[in-house]
Amino acid sequence: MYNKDLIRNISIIAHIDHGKTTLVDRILEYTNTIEKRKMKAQYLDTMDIERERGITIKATPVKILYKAQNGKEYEINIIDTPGHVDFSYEVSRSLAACEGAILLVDASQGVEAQTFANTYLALENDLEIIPVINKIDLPNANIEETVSELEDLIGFTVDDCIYASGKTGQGIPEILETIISKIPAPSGTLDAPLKALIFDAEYDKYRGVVIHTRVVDGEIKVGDKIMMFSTGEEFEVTEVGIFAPELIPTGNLGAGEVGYVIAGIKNVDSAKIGDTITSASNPVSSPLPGFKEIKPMVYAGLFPGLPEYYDELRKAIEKLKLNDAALVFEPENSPALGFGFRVGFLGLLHMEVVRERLEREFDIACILTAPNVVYKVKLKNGEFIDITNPAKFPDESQIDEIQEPFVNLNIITPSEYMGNLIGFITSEKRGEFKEVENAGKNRVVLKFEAPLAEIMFDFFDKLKAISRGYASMDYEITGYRVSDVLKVTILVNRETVDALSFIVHRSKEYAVARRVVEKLKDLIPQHQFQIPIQAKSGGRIIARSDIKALRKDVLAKCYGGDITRKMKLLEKQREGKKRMREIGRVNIPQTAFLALLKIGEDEGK
Ligand SMILES: Nc1nc2c(ncn2[C@@H]2O[C@H](COP(=O)(O)OP(=O)(O)OP(=O)(O)O)[C@@H](O)[C@H]2O)c(=O)[nH]1
Repeated sequence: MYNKDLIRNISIIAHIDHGKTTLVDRILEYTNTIEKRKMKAQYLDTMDIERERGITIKATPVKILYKAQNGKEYEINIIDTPGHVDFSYEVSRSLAACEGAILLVDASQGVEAQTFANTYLALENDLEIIPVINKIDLPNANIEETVSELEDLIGFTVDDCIYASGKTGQGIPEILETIISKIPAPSGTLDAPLKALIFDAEYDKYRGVVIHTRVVDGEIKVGDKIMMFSTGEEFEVTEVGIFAPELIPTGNLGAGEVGYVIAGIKNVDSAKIGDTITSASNPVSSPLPGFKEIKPMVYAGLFPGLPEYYDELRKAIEKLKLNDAALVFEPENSPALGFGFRVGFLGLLHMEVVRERLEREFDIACILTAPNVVYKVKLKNGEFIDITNPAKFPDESQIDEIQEPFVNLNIITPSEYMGNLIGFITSEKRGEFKEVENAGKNRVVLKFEAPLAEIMFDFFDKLKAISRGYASMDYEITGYRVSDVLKVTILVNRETVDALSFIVHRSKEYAVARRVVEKLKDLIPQHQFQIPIQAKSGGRIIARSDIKALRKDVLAKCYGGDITRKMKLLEKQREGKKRMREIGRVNIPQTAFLALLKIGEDEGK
């Protein structure tokens, strides 16, 4: 029976790997939401890639029924959130669907950057927060220090915290009771016109788009005509239900409830995350706050391994797009690589996931070029253009001013690494140090402003290397600033390879160009002839390396006539070719197109 007072909507927020998924698993078990025999580890991580890498990208909500000590049965909706900075808008919309959050902190790691960032997102959304110190079963758990960090940074005290282990199940009953007592029931009224938040949407082959929603006011029923506030598009509801966690139809959802809606929607673009669903016949006058159009932050070129696979790649990426509104693409024609796409991503993890899905789910070998941020260029004729592709960078003579995106960057680290980290970020990464805050006895939060391009490439690994793995980072994009960047072109065997060109700050022009040509020398195999690799900027060659000629061919190794061995070698070569592109007689492997991303890989190790 619908009773708003018996509903609790919560999120679990945590830094990556602090045990969110495991804890939810224990809660599902404890409340018998999922029969034990069906329980596989990490029930809520549904994508294969997520299970393998142990990271949650796309969250699945779940409704549990919990009989509390006061004898009443409560409906608790748990909305899991992605734990990566690429998806912080999705996290904020999931939080907006809740009244409370469990803040999970691994007692062996302490407070880390996403703990901090997500707590602030929760506070911005006015959520009641329950701090839970997790993994207390671990021998190296440092409960006292973790609490003192929470105290310094967020203001919680020892008495606020629950001590738990997702491994042993310790603390689960207390967490559930605290959810009931501390987190308020949803407000909102059943009689008001429909106002529901879209906090996620997925595409189902058979049913079309399945919207994940939180009803704020009113009610949504099968047969209702609904309208999307941002676009005015109208749809008729064909199914409404809850997450158990599989979809169970219920016919309606009332104010305060969390569930799904199916309405013959063909495209996730029509169900934008953060948008408000209202009634087509009796719409609300203003939407729920916080809606933003998702904008890709990085772009890269995507090309088929062989030109004849273009159509296959197009179909695959169109299919991926059905389930991923954040993915944008348009056809691109590169003189070097032929027909492909310019693809926009939320960040590098998002890019990696798309590439892996293309390869695994669609079995397509593709070539991805080095990603770049979006630059804004003001031309001398007064026009502003967005540059998403270095190949389209205007000639310097036409440029009045260039702007690049900046971020506020927070790093949490043991204090002993503070000096080296500040040195690295201010001298090598064009960052500006703003302030430092204490976090517990041994740690600090360092705050910087820095260009997004600098922290996206060759940053995370260095940060980890400098801090022996202990520092963690988080950032938010704050806007654009004028910047002195320029384009560097790469020539392989004296031919311009547009897909290898990149944009760089003038202060780093020579250093980066030198490292890229050196890296390309390592990544491009030797050929029968010598191959010069040159970097060019402002009409001059600024760096050069040479790949020496090779005289042997692959079959030379097979003296004797073992034909199967020969066949195998040839086959291997053919396989390898899929991920190579022949440009001006030179075979360039996929890895070379990502040389810019890899230039830091050999250092700092
Ligand atoms: N000893 C111990 N290990 C735990 C506990 N909870 C989780 N782990 C382990 O910690 C690792 C990360 O746990 P997950 O539940 O995947 O963490 P998560 O926060 O969901 O990670 P993301 O999905 O990447 O954000 C796994 O190897 C778990 O087995 C715990 O209470 N005690």
